[in-house]
Amino acid sequence: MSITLPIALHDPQWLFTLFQQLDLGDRFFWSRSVDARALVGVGQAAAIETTGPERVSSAATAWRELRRDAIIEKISTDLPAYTSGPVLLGGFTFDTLTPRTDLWQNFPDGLLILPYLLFHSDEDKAGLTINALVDATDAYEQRANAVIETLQRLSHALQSTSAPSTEKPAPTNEEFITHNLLPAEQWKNQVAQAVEKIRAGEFEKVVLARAVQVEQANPFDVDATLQRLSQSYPGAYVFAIQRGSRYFMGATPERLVCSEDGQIQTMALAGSAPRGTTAEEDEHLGNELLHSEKNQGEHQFVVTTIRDALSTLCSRVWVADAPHLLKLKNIQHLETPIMGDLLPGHSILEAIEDLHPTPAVGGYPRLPALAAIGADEHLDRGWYAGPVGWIGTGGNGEFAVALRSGLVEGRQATLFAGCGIVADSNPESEYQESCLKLQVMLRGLGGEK
Ligand SMILES: C=C(O[C@@H]1C=C(C(=O)O)C=C[C@H]1O)C(=O)O
Repeated sequence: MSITLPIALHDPQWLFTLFQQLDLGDRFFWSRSVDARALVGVGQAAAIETTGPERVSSAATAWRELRRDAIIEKISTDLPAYTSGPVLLGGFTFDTLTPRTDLWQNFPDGLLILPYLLFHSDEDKAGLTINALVDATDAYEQRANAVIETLQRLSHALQSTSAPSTEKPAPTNEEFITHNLLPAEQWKNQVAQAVEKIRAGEFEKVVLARAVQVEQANPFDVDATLQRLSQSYPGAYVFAIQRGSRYFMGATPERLVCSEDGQIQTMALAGSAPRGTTAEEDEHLGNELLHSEKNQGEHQFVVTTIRDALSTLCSRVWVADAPHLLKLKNIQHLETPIMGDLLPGHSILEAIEDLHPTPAVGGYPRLPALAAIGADEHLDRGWYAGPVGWIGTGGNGEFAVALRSGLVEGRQATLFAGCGIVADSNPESEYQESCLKLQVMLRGLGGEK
């Protein structure tokens, strides 16, 4: 049973903090400042957990079943269009080839949660959805009273606390102790070996990732981290998924797929260069990136693969003529927007199944590149570079690729970054590029003033 009520627009960060105080269970955060869309969930009315290579399609089947007998009420017509009604939030692992380690305990291959409460907003409307799994034996009056009590506590919390400052929290004065999970030289050797394999014709591109462990004296502040990320990366998807004492969180620039009324939007995002320190240097670096054969090459693998995947799902696919520059705070990328009209009966989960992993995070051709990642990377990627996002009714939803991200637990965090390796990649430059990508979470956590 799912009921959506209109609610005043509130800062999603604030709701995230209030939900912690209400003590209703694990929290979920999703927002992209530029399109003023946010989803903040807490607690669990139901969860779909899947395993193995069929983790996405099994989730799609389970979601169809869960929806079949649902009673869905919307107490107004003045509600956000795509996020009202039952919405599942969650994600999937990057792959199911690499053995999982303790690092990703409680993050199954596939997990979609129907939260107990979901605050959701677009530019000018907000809704609060209350979900509950109810069966014929339920003491419905008691259940209804529990919901009323929760809403009263939420309303009281909204009235009695003031909205947090919209200022970006200052960096912490904490000392970070950082440690490469694989020594830098070893990672660069791996890149050099991948280049050899590519030159020998084993595959054409592979994305190799690395991880850094960060520790400080006091627990990291997850709420302040989300606020820093949202303020520094307004175009990024800022997300957090809590599983007990752990949060998987980040600010990713990469949309995997957005589906609204049968229209899907995705992008090829691959090819990177640093930002310049002056406007001239920045323009120069951007122009170099746009005209770099190496970067255009690694970008084209992504465009071609996405176009081919969509051609079986869509009646029409539109690909921009050439990539443009996506300029982020400390890095710029090549981006090609891609859109399509989904064939009737297809949903966002089918699009994810076909698109993921794109060569932006896996490689090209897909299978030998994934085998090389499994054999050579020595890293449990878990949900890093996997799809994270939300799905609502009618096949609508949005998933991003979980990059610029990390797992945060108490005083420790494990941060991830990867780089596309092609025939003419240079191990030192790729290492430097991975450091730029790691900076997103390092600064988010309050480091690197
Ligand atoms: C793999 C990452 O980023 C991806 C790799 C890129 C590249 O190799 O140029 C650029 C953007 C992303 O598609 C990451 O941030 O960890």
